[in-house]
Amino acid sequence: MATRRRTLLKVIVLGDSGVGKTSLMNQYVHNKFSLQYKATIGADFVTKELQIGDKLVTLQVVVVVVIWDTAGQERFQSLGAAFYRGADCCALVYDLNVSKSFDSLDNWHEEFLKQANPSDPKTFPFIVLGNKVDIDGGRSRVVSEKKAADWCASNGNIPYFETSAKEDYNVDEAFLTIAKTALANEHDQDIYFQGIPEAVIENEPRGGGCAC
Ligand SMILES: Nc1nc2c(ncn2[C@@H]2O[C@H](COP(=O)(O)OP(=O)(O)OP(=O)(O)O)[C@@H](O)[C@H]2O)c(=O)[nH]1
Repeated sequence: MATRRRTLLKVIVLGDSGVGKTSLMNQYVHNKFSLQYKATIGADFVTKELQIGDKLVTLQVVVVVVIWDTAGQERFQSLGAAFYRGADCCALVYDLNVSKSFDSLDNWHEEFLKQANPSDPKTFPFIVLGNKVDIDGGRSRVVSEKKAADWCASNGNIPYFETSAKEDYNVDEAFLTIAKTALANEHDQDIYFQGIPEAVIENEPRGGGCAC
């Protein structure tokens, strides 16, 4: 049987726990949002098909959870490497009401490059999302747009979006930029879930995910 060739784009979503990674993914793919917090265990992923120009694209969005211990060492190091392999883009998410989540961007950026080991770390595409812009109508934000934009500029002119998964603000725009950025860095693939360890495909606790 012939395999239909499609472009599979793999996007890794990273950021501190609770910043809204899963909510952004669910809002984008399922148009759903819940205020209930359910911690991601290991990793979670969904796919969405979209047309970009003349290309049919399957965007695979993978939320990876990495736990840092007190010494700043990553505990799920080997898991991280397996998930990051073959990534076409990495989205770094922080909560613009939580200063620490912004400070962690350096760690996530560095950790991703170390684990994914892209052929050219200087040109590998990232995107930064400052989420939860809806809270208190923006009055409780502690990270200014300028501070975030400066970080993005000094790390290779990374595109920056302020988003609300709750109010579906800028979510489609951010993911479209992610897809286009990833497309510029694509690896054509015939196999849908290439790069995802088999255990993930077998254990799908919520909409495709991994109870690792
Ligand atoms: N007000 C508001 N709440 C949000 C937004 N995005 C997420 N939340 C809430 O923040 C909490 C954490 O959201 P998650 O999407 O689970 O965060 P996460 O980054 O995936 O968390 P981990 O799975 O622990 O890594 C949940 O209670 C969400 O309802 C947002 O844009 N605005």
